[in-house]
Amino acid sequence: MADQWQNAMDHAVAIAQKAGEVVREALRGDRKVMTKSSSIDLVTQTDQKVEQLIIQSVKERFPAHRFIGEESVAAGEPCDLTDQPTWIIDPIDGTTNFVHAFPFVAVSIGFCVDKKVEFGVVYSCLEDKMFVARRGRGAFCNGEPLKVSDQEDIKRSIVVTEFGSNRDPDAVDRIFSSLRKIVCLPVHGVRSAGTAAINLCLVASGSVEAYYEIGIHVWDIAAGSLMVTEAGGVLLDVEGGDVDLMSRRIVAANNRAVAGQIFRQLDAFSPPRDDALPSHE
Ligand SMILES: O=P(O)(O)OC[C@@]1(O)O[C@H](CO)[C@@H](O)[C@@H]1O
Ligand SMILES: [Mg+2]
Ligand SMILES: [Mg+2]
Repeated sequence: MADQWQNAMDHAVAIAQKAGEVVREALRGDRKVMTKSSSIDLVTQTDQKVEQLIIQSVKERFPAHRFIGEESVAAGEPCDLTDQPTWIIDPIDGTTNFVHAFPFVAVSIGFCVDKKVEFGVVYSCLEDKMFVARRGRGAFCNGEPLKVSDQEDIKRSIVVTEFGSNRDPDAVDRIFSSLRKIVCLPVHGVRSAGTAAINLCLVASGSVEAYYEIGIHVWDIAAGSLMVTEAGGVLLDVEGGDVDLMSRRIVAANNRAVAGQIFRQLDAFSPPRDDALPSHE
């Protein structure tokens, strides 16, 4: 059966590749660093340039489609996901890594219809790895099919998480309390790539068993979340219920056995939702 979103997905892959060239070119020069919600929430002119490159290219081909872009929201655009075809864009996921030339920098493009992710594209620019997933048709990296790990014991697993950019004392205490409980299970290891999109692709690739974080945004996880489920993994909320892409909370795992051993250790809290008014953190 013809796939009505194939043209859009092909465009997403092509523009992610082009955006990756812009990112690599920018890495060869100086990067003008600015801040958003705090001194450690960084943004550069390259983030803004890449987001505009993606959005303008989509508008030319799909004028009725809508957008949720990280830097557009930061500039005051609404973060409202409707049933309309919507491109959810993180032009550079891992801006801090980009500023420091730490080699995990991704262009993340998710595409939703009726609030369901229909395809996801995550381009790891410095590794030159193009991760793609189409709902119901699998997930791939540079054309090779992805499959999650078959490990069921958390004590034989690697868990990925991030410290985020929220330095509110209560949030930091909860983040470290959760981390301590996970580390002391014990697990084989804890890792951080510094980008949710690549963390999710690591779960989909079977390189790690799970990733959890509280504080991410919908643009960080929309594309990568489909990578995980199409590779056979599961997505949960940090308190065990269904994942809600606008809640800023996620547990992504290879299976429910591992996911269950994770969320029971977490000291959960609820940041302001992405679709909450008036401001976005
Ligand atoms: O602002 P960016 O670079 O688009 O994304 C922020 C981010 O890299 O920071 C978190 C690490 O704390 C990740 O989960 C998330 O993807
Ligand atoms: Mg991001
Ligand atoms: Mg970003």
